[in-house]
Amino acid sequence: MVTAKVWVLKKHFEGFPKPSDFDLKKIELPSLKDGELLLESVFLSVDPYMRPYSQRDMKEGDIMIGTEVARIVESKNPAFAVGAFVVANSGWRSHFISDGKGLHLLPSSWPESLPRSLALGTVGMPGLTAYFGLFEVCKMKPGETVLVNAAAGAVGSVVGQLAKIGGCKVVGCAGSDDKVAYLKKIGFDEAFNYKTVTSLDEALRKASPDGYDCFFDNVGGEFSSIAINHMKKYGRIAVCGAISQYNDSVPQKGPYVQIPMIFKELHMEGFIVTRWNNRREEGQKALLKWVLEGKVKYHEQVTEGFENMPAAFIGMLKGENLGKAIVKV
Ligand SMILES: NC(=O)C1=CN([C@@H]2O[C@H](COP(=O)(O)OP(=O)(O)OC[C@H]3O[C@@H](n4cnc5c(N)ncnc54)[C@H](OP(=O)(O)O)[C@@H]3O)[C@@H](O)[C@H]2O)C=CC1
Ligand SMILES: CCCCCCC/C=C/C=O
Repeated sequence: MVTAKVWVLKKHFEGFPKPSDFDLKKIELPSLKDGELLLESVFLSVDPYMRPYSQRDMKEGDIMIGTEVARIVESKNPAFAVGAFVVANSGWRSHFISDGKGLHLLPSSWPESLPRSLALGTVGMPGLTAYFGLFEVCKMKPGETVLVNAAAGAVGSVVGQLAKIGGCKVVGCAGSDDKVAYLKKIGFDEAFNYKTVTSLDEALRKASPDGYDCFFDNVGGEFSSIAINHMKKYGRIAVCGAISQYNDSVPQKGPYVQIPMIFKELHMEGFIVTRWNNRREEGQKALLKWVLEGKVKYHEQVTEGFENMPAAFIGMLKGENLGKAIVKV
């Protein structure tokens, strides 16, 4: 008999999530039936989407949604061998039973030099978000200028590096001087700390006096209202996330987008990465290749211990992560 630890949403978040909104519980797992496998989580992901999705899709008492890299410890399913690793969407659980549906096996050829946690970050969902958002939504072209915010995070850091691979000038902003130094280290042409600049408007103009062809927006809110005025004519805005609004109890008010969209003839498109689930393999192959070639660098903010899942999640929302926020069991 295996006892699984799980984190439950005890109370719907009001404003910023707090530790008392979560509960750690234990569940006795039954023995396996034919076709099933027992898995233990090795790395778990904490992501911004958990904040708005919990509000929309979860009820109090539900196990927190989320993705993990897990090792198969027992198998009564011939398609899954003991010792193999998978990416699963099984939520915040230390152990779980699966019938194999929806599991993505990590290739047995996963390079020794790379941590398997990258399957939750640079070569996982966040990396794919950068890949499809830039190539399919922004449709960036060589020689263009790309702006990305939350640039030192899981998605943003890949966006900037892919834009450089694609022959663009890249401007990024982040919330600390250390993050800005990191952006310069990984090849961003211009980077600034949006929390300390005296004027965001001036910082955006200084970084690219001619404006921006593409804006990969992870933040929304006030930042985006200012940035939209710096778009070039026919610019494209990929609305990826709105983390500055996820914890609002009262919705923020404008300025509104219509006037700059009309006069600059902008294209603004929201997207969710799962739109390209049928091209997941293509994206992961490309990202893995660039990582192995050293063209895409990665950093992970690893929190040790399953019991620290809420702390890692809250810390990520506060901006404590450089690169992908990961919990190592
Ligand atoms: N559409 C889609 O399919 C997907 C969308 N997303 C979205 O992409 C965005 C980035 O996700 P991800 O890379 O995983 O997360 P990150 O690794 O970037 O972590 C979140 C970061 O957001 C920044 N942040 C937090 N609050 C604010 C704020 N009020 N204003 C500006 N920045 C803030 C912090 O960095 P800093 O120190 O710079 O403030 C923090 O580190 C999110 O909005 C997320 O919802 C992610 C995956 C898929
Ligand atoms: C269970 C994994 C689903 C990932 C979908 C992420 C979409 C993110 C949207 C905003 O953050």
